Amino acid sequence: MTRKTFTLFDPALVKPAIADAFRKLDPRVQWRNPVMFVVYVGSLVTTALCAQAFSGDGEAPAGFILAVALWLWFTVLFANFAEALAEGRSKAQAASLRSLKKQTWAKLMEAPKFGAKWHPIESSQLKRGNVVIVMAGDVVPADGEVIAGVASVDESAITGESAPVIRESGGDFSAVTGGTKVLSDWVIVRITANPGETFVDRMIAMVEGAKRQKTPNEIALTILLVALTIVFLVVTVTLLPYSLFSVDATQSGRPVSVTVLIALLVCLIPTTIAGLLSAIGVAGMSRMMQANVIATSGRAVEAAGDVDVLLLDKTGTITLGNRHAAAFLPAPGVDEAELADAAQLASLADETPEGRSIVVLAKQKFNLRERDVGALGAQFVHFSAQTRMSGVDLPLESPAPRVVGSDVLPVAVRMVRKGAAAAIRKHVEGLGGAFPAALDAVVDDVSRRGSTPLVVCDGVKALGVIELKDIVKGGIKERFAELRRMGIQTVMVTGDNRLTAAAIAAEAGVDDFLAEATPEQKLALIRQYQGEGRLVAMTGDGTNDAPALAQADVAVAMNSGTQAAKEAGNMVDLDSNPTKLIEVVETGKQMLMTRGALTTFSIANDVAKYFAIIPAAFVTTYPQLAALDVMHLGSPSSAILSAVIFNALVIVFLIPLALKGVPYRPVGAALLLRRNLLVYGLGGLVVPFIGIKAIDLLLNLVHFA
Ligand SMILES: Nc1ncnc2c1ncn2[C@@H]1O[C@H](COP(=O)(O)OP(=O)(O)OP(=O)(O)O)[C@@H](O)[C@H]1O
Ligand SMILES: [K+]
Ligand SMILES: [Mg+2]
Repeated sequence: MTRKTFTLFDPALVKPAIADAFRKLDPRVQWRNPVMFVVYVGSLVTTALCAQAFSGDGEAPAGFILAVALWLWFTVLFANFAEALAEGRSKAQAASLRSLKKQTWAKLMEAPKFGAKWHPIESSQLKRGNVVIVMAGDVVPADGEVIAGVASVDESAITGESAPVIRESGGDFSAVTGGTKVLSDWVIVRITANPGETFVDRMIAMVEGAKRQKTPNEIALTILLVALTIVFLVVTVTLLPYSLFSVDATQSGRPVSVTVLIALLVCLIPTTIAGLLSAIGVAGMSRMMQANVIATSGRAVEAAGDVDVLLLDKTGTITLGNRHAAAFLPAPGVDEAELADAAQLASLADETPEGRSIVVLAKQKFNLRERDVGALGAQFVHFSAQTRMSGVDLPLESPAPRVVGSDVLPVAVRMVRKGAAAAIRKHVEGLGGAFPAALDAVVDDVSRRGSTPLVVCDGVKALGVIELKDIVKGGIKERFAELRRMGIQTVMVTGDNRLTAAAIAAEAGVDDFLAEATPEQKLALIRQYQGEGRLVAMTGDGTNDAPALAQADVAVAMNSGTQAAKEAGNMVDLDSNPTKLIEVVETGKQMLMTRGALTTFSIANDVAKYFAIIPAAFVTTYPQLAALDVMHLGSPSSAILSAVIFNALVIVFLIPLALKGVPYRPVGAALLLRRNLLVYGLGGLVVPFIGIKAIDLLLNLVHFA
């Protein structure tokens, strides 16, 4: 995506954010943030008191009340501004997505096959289930699944990656996204999303986050902040009658004013974190997007920060995934050409990349031409993750009896199959045949190389092995090591056999693996980890990964993967890079840490302010308190005003931190926590003393100038 990058306070973002900050003064908006709502009400009350003072009947000097009222309004506006700025950043990102939603013409087909007639239709009229043909130069009109053909597609509009990708029917590379462009050849696409419900629509809705839901952690934190606010509210409210009473009783001093009490309350309640909380969440999702990951919920981003197990599928995630036939390895006594012939037969109708590559290899090596499978009267048996086989049933030219033990059964068809060794063994033995021991050695050899062996059988006879080669993605080992340093365990789950899985696991450097896993077992493994109280992340691309993706706490679907996988996930990685999870986790952790750090800072700050302003605020009532006035502020009113100003400005100063996040390094949770407590806790205690003193000096300087 040609994404514009913005500096933190880019004028293009700041100007609309200022306008938004005023728009957010709407009480219905303010009400959503209870702590800031208290400040909002305080602003209204002091404004009324100020008006009263100017009409000559004030509880305190009008200028003082005016200053307090103004700075309370600023406090509210600054918090609004922080949120608006974060939202503006993601709106800008959404705008670049919107450019993908150009209206185009689609070629709607009358029948889902090549050669059928088509007529033009506006892309916005396409419905789920429609079938379109997309030719070289055409823009894919909507999200869909390729049902026939192969084409190179320019997906740079969504991924920012300029190299074209191959999209083809069958395997895990069959999903196409509306707005991308077919560069060569053609594909027939079944539309999988109604207008307004496409991937890009979902991304835009998510990124714009108009109805951004609070995450469970945010709700928990808000409850804590509200509780603190209520405590301080009670404390300050009871101070008023108390102060009145003591003035009455001692006949000395002056009762504290409502303005001062409101100022005190606002300084004591955790306005800093309350004002920045939403900005921190929005910024987290924005940073995900900068890493080219679209999160479909704030909750997923949050969970990413706490993940401790990562499950990855092998093919297409750890390996490049264009698994292709590299060799025919016949069983002893079988001719290689015979094996190739059967392998080709079993693959003619196999639409997966593996199946197609077998047909290609048979042609290259033995010049085996594709046969007219229709004329053969063949019945296709498609690959499934459960059977782990595919092939054809052919009518027998000269029906021969089938021998099972001592029974002789009639056989109506010739079954040609290819598939995982264990599956073919079961199949052959089920038919009464025997799996040659010599073939086991070949299977193991191939597996140890990290290749996938597909055994081919014709009836009861196992003919040999097709070696499917795949390549482990570059640099993946280092990235897994990094995940380990972050305290995350990596587990590879694959439908492939144990030996292949072990070889690839060793090459990729994962901590553990599960082989011969069915989709149900992948799901069960996630549930088991979750049962142990662990937070599980999963990356996958295949339809058979979808159930597991739906169950995982953080589910990153590869953008190159199938529609089913993308719908089941709660994040989509536009770059289809499994090690992206490192960034995803870092971003999540960074967001959690930022929230923690600012909460610590905010509460420490409030404690410090308590000691800074209580003596000043009540010195009129209790002159003895002057002894506690360690800060020697200019006057009681300048002390209170300084505290209010500091309280407002601190929000502005912390906006960069809230948006950029505190820096994250993979050093272990305990150390990080300790460091953050020290920096933000101690900092939070000290900074107000310096800040308030400085503002007070400045105020008095201006005042007496
Ligand atoms: N087209 C095919 N025809 C026959 N058998 C196949 C075909 N594709 C795969 N197999 C066999 O089925 C097994 C499981 O399939 P597959 O590798 O796609 O599983 P998976 O669970 O998606 O694992 P992965 O993590 O590797 O993607 C393969 O190891 C292979 O032995
Ligand atoms: K405060
Ligand atoms: Mg797979």
